[in-house]
Amino acid sequence: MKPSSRFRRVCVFCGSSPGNKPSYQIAAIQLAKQLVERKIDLVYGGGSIGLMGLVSQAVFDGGRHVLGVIPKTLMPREITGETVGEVRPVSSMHQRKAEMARQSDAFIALPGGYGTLEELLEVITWAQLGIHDKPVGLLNVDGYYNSLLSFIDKAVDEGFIAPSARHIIISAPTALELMCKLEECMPENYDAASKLTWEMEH
Ligand SMILES: CC(C)=CCNc1ncnc2c1ncn2[C@@H]1O[C@H](COP(=O)(O)O)[C@@H](O)[C@H]1O
Repeated sequence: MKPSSRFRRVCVFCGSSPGNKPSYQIAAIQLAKQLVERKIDLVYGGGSIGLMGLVSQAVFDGGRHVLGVIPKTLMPREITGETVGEVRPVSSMHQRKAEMARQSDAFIALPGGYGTLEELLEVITWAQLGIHDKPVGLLNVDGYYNSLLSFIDKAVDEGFIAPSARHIIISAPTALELMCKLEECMPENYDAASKLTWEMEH
């Protein structure tokens, strides 16, 4: 029996597409299993398409609560499919991100495209500014994110990202390793002087 997690709810960012390799879909299911085993509820972007659908269905089937935060414009079922669990409609993409972040104790990005990258980079930026101190995990399935991690190293080398902020992202190749790392990681405020709030993001 695993000790219960220090996280109650984790927000997962991931592709609205399934990706071309089965390993991406397998990783999405494995992450969902980790959340279920650790009794962690899911917050995500709503909908049933791509990896988003796989994660949410598997967490829901495992008996955990699923909260989909979805802008009203994306709500028609033909756009994002049927959403499992609780659906929270919001008025804009900006509000969605703030709400997903507010509701969660940690963030995890699976492979995905522009939407996933944007969500990931925003929560990293917010961590850097001290808006939150929640851990940010990257599930680097089959090295999918290697080039992003090298780019971040380059940005540190070139003086655009502080070396201390290099470690905001906690990455691992499997869901199990990632969850272990996140459970251990102590949150750190990257700018303790900064007392910005979610409300600024509206
Ligand atoms: C019309 C159309 C293309 C609809 C796509 N339908 C979507 N439904 C729900 N959330 C989404 C959608 N597209 C992007 N997102 C958000 O952006 C991320 C996925 O974008 P992407 O596939 O990586 O880039 C998700 O974490 C989700 O929060």
